[in-house]
Amino acid sequence: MRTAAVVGTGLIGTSAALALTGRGFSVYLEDADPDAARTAASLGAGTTDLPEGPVDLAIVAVPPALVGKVLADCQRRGLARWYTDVASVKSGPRADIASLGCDTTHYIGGHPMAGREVSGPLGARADLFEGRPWVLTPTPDTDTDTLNAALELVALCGAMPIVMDASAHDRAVALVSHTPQLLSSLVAARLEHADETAIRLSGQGVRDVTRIAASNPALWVDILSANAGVVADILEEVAADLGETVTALRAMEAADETERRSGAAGIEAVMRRGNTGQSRIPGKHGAPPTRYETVAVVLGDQPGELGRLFGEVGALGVNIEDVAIEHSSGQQVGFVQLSVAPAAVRRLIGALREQGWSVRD
Ligand SMILES: NC(=O)C1=CN([C@@H]2O[C@H](COP(=O)(O)OP(=O)(O)OC[C@H]3O[C@@H](n4cnc5c(N)ncnc54)[C@H](O)[C@@H]3O)[C@@H](O)[C@H]2O)C=CC1
Ligand SMILES: O=C(O)C(=O)Cc1ccc(O)cc1
Repeated sequence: MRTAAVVGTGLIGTSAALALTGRGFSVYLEDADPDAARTAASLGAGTTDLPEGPVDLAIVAVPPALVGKVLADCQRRGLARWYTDVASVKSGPRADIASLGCDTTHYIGGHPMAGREVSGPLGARADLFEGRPWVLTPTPDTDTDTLNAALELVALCGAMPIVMDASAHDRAVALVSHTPQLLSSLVAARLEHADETAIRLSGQGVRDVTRIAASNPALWVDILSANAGVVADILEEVAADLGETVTALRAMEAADETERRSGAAGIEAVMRRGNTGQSRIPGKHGAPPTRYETVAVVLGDQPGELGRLFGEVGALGVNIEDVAIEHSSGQQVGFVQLSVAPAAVRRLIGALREQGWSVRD
């Protein structure tokens, strides 16, 4: 494959296009909003000039409810030899594709399990999909060359292909993507009318839990309407857990000590179940979860400090696995939390302190 088309040059379409142009592909960019296609082109994601003949692979990267219609239109125009999409749900688009009479031998459903809470081409990143799962949902109709083209796309984006049935995919994402999205939004919604003094105390925990609450509501209405029943089933289970948690908290305030103990046991059980669930989430590149330790460095809020810190950590031969930056409100300092392998922690703290950095215990 050498040529591709991306139809829908928002966050996901433009990220895929950037990954492909980075690998020497010619990519044709198209969007219902010409500004979005022009912006993607200006970022180096490809060109808005129509290709002379069919491209190898067309990636349909529009909201789920539009995938069928856009695919039908692309196939009618003979835009590509093979087609895929990136929608977050798979059964609904598949039903639309069948009812519109699309060619299903040259189309394969796809879903990169990576995204961001921002929309549009300006949020796109060439490395967005690196090390992430990318689900492909072939059917008995799917031609082998179509599957191979999609596998090549996944490899070019640095992602890991996972072949699944569309309905199994939709059940899985209800649990690992759609329910977390709603719970994040619900936690953030509690802040809507909260006191400014309370909001100012926000630390990393609330930021982690609410990051995806900044997502695009219209897109999520579209995603959830195609998976509403499964997500509602999971939320009913969460609601039962919430009910038990409230009962346990009330018991912790009781006059009777036995009741207080039973409340504390209930809360401890919730925390332990959470520990177990969280520890099952795979680490980078699908490797078993690795426990990293955090080294917190106090940083002056001035240009170049972060680069200097990273440079010194690199010179010590320590790999930074993840990084979080927390700004201290009202102060000209920030805390940089470096996640590193546990074996490197003592040496790193010692060396950074020797070089004059303030490292929190
Ligand atoms: N946002 C995320 O984190 C993820 C989104 N997805 C899926 O990727 C798809 C695109 O989502 P985003 O890139 O986030 O949305 P986006 O809103 O950034 O981009 C969607 C683009 O589609 C264009 N569009 C709408 N109707 C069109 C049409 N008829 N023809 C051509 N273009 C049209 C819009 O103008 C917009 O530029 C969705 O199906 C979504 O479910 C998949 C993984 C992650
Ligand atoms: O922002 C994140 O971390 C996400 O995981 C976003 C995301 C949103 C929708 C998807 O279909 C897949 C991934």
